[in-house]
Amino acid sequence: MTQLNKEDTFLSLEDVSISYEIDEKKSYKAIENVDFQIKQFERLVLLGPSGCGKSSLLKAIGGFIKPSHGSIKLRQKIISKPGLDRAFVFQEFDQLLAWKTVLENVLFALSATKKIDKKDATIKAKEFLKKVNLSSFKNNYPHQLSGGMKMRVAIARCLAIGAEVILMDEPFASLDAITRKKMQDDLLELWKDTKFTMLFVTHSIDEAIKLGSKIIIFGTNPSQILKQIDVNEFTSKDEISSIMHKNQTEYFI
Ligand SMILES: Nc1ncnc2c1ncn2[C@@H]1O[C@H](COP(=O)(O)OP(=O)(O)OP(=O)(O)O)[C@@H](O)[C@H]1O
Repeated sequence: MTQLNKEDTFLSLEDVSISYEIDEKKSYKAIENVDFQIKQFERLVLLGPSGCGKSSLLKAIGGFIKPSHGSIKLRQKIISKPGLDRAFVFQEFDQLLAWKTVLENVLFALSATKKIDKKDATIKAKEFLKKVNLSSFKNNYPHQLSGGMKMRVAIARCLAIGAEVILMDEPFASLDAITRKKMQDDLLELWKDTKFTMLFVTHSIDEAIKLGSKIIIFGTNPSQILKQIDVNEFTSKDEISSIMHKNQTEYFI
């Protein structure tokens, strides 16, 4: 993958390592020397086997954990804590409040920012629900929505409060194959409609090729980048699979 120039770089990781303290003397390195940059509105997929540190990296980009080495920058500014410009969307979109309607869910997030009065918040919430094609469902409760609709509300809520980066940690992992495919299609549609920078973690090569404009393949032992791929019509499952299997084999011999 080519190095981006400064003006094009939206999110950058420079020599990032993440360690967890096991006890006073021992620590465990979950991620080692990770470097990459992406442009705004990229759909970046982090792909790799269990335990390679994908979630740790997402949490560090979210500002929930600090890298033990290196820096993470958004718009050239170092990320040191969570912020409204980055938002997590969780599995099955369970973060929606079951006792609030679609509109109230978006309003609740907006009022929590304490940056907007009620009248403007209502205008903004309706505007974002329109963007995600849910205006006619604004008075429905989450249990009255399909999975794809819940995802749309969850993402509308993030975008309404000013999130520019949507962080998704295996959001479709627990779904059956048919529902998963539908949710992937919905997510791509939603991205086309609203445009946001997406960081998506998965174990699935098929999902990575379908959703990503870029894929970063992680290996284990040590957990670092094996390859960065710009996805195009020639990107093949076999190529990615062989990179991942080679690393696993090397790990086990
Ligand atoms: N809070 C923690 N304290 C100690 N070790 C941790 C902590 N969180 C994660 N780890 C370890 O760091 C490594 C990377 O974990 P992480 O969850 O980031 O991997 P992952 O690639 O997302 O895995 P999975 O695909 O199974 O979710 C694992 O070995 C894990 O056990």
